[in-house]
This record gives sequence, structure tokens and C-alpha cells, in this order.
Amino acid sequence: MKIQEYADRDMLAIDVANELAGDLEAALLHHDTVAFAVPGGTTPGSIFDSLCAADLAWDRVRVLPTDERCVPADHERSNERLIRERLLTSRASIAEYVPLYVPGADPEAALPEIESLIAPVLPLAVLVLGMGEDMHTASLFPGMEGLAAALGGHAPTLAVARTETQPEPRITLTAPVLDGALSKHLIIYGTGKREALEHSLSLPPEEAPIAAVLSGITVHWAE
Ligand SMILES: O=C1O[C@H](COP(=O)(O)O)[C@@H](O)[C@H](O)[C@H]1O
Repeated sequence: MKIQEYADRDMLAIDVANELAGDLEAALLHHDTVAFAVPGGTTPGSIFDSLCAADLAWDRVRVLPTDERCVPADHERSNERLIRERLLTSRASIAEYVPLYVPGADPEAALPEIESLIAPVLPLAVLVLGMGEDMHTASLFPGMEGLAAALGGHAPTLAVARTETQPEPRITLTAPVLDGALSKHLIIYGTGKREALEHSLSLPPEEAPIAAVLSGITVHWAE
């Protein structure tokens, strides 16, 4: 794990967007299409605002969320909504979006259909992760039912996350899928998340799921 510190969040957003564009460009040199997984939540919007203008073969990039809340795609809590509004715009508007949530069915029943959408685009070439102060990443939450299976080396591609702390169920990529990305970046803002990340290093992944995906990752941090 390598930590890059930035003077402020604006600098981080610009530099990380440039680094991601470089990673995608390098991956596109070797593959017809590349899978690019990105988080939702409050952290990545300003990075998306810069990255969307990168001069890349976006028509060969498959963008998917690291995790999704089971809400309609136009809902304010939808990660798809954020990604479509802030990343899949400008030059990046021609990238293909691969969803992790399909409306209607209950999440467990929908997993086979979603897996059939995701499987053809894997493995991940470039991964961006966020993290909560509770040390969850994607929607791998400490203490959630099924966490040990979702962290294990033989985990299926997807897991359903149901926690008391979240208002709706979620669907998440599992740890081996995330950890297997060729290029991995974690974006965290603020002292609380920095301390939580450092604390996670001394905990088992069941208590700190972020710890399961840190091998070879670059952490980008600004206050
Ligand atoms: O709920 C989520 O949480 C994490 C962290 O979110 P943030 O708002 O603290 O940046 C995020 O990475 C994940 O994709 C999202 O669904």
C-alpha cells in the first residue's frame, strides 16, 4: 500500500483523474475493452468531473459501480445516478455502463441476472474505491451477514449487503473481484478516514473489510 497526500481536495481530484486516465490508456493498449469500477457516495464526484473530459477511447471502456444501493436509477442515493451525471458525460458519455442493480426483483433473486451482465466485462482493469469511517468499502460492511463468504478467496462475483445502518439493501462486488484489479486506487478525505484506514491494518477483515483489498493499492488522501 502506498499513500499519496495532497494539499487539498481539488488538487487530489485533478491529479487522481490524470492518473486514472493514464491507467485506462495503458490498459486499452493491451485489451479491446477494459472494465473500470468506481465507487458512489460523496467522495468521487469531483474526480469524475475532471476524468470525464479525458481524451480516451471511452467507447472501449465498460464502467461499473463497485456497489449499488437497491433504489431506482434516478434516486438521489443511486450510485448509478451519480456515475451517469458526473462521469458518463463529456467525452466519457460514449462509455458503456454496466449496472449492479436491476429494478423489480428482490436483490437475491436478481443476482444471477446481474452476474450475467458483469461476468463478460471482468476482470477489472482499473478500480477506484471509497471507504467509510466504519471501514466498509464498496458495500462490504463490518458485521454484515455473509461478510466472511464475500471476503473469501472463493467468493462469488456478487453479494447482497443488508445492514441495520443502511436504509436499503445493496449489491456489491466481492473482495476477490475488487482485489484482483490490475490497478487499484482508494480515495479518502479527512482525518477520521485516515485514522480508520490505519486502524484497519491491525484488525481482521471481518471487522475492517477495507483491509481485504489493500494489497498493491494506492491511497490518495487529502484533509
Ligand atoms: O455507501 C457507500 O460508501 C462508500 C463510501 O462513501 P462516502 O460517501 O464516504 O465516500 C462508497 O465508496 C460506496 O461506493 C458507497 O456505496
